[in-house]
Amino acid sequence: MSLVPHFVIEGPSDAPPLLLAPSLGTSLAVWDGHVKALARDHRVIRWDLPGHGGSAATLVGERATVAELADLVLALADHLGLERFAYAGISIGGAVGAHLAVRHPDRITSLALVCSSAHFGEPQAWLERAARVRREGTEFLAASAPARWFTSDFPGGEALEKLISDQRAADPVAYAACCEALADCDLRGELDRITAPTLVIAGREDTATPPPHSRELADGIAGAGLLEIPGAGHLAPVERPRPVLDALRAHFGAAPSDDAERHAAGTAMRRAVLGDAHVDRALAAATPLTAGFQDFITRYAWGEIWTRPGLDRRTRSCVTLTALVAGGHHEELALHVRAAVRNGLTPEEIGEVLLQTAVYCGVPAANAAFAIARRVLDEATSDETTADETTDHKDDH
Ligand SMILES: O=C(O)CC1=CCC(=O)O1
Repeated sequence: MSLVPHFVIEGPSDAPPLLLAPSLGTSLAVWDGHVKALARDHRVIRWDLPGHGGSAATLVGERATVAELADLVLALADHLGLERFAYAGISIGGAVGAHLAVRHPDRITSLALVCSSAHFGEPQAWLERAARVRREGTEFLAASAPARWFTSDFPGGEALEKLISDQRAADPVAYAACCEALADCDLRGELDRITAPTLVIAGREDTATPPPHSRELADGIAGAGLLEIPGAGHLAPVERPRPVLDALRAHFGAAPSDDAERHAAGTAMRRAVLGDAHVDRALAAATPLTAGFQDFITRYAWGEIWTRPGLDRRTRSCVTLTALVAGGHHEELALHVRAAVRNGLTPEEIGEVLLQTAVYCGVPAANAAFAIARRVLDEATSDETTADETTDHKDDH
């Protein structure tokens, strides 16, 4: 009997791996609308929850935990020889990713939590659903599925029929075990252990994991970006595929194919790394003299280089800090110390990078860099938002 979940692989075999996880009651087909575009730059591995899609129900026992589901993902990664991988998951699939990023930070290069939560509300509702599914099977869930998954504007049709048929086909015992995993899930006290660059995506009209759940994730994970998608319910990737895809491609690194795509991807990456306040300020301050330069750095630095999948954002921050110390670019260094924090580097790790620059860039250069980093990190500790707003920036990038 297979000990790994059912999976499907798409994309070049030498591209960086990206695992995509579904939500409760859905199969890996929930990512059908995204996989082709994501597989242009990634080796995309979609997997099914136990008893869902093509996965055996026996992968879990009568009760499951998010930790056990995470172990299945690690078993799959080991089976495929993946030491490290990027991960995006919807709802329970996201919680599994958050658990992995907390407990196995060395395995996760980058994380996206889509319509997910650190704590899926009062356990009672999940335990009641589990008990009813065990008694009656999954059929009764069909009636409530549209309202649980989508806004009232979602046209339904074939996409909804396929989702409901996957839910109907789910093994009741495994479905119930996943409900119990949701009942027990509480990662709220551990989010600060996540170091992987993280993007949180919320459906503004999601009733299953409403936007405050996403805000809690984003507030708890250092440097996490948060995107709230209007006109989307719980299955935002199905209801509003385009903005979800653009955000995932920008977050995980994708090579845009033309200037317009490069600009869009660059803007999203620049906002994720430097923060909305900084980017809004830089764009508002653009003049006819500087507008061309703003466009250039957005497309080139952010749209072509920072978006490349070959290095994660933490590593790119280490390289950038070092280069700025070497060049003595102190205003940009302050900006990129803040960016490094957004990208998941701890103050201790930033200190390690600067210590290393003392060897290769010289002690005086590192001395100045430590003074700048200390000021920026102190400001961030006392009031992150105020520090971001009040620090003097030029037309930097
Ligand atoms: O089925 C639902 O109610 C929606 C949902 C909650 C957790 C999950 O994975 O899906």
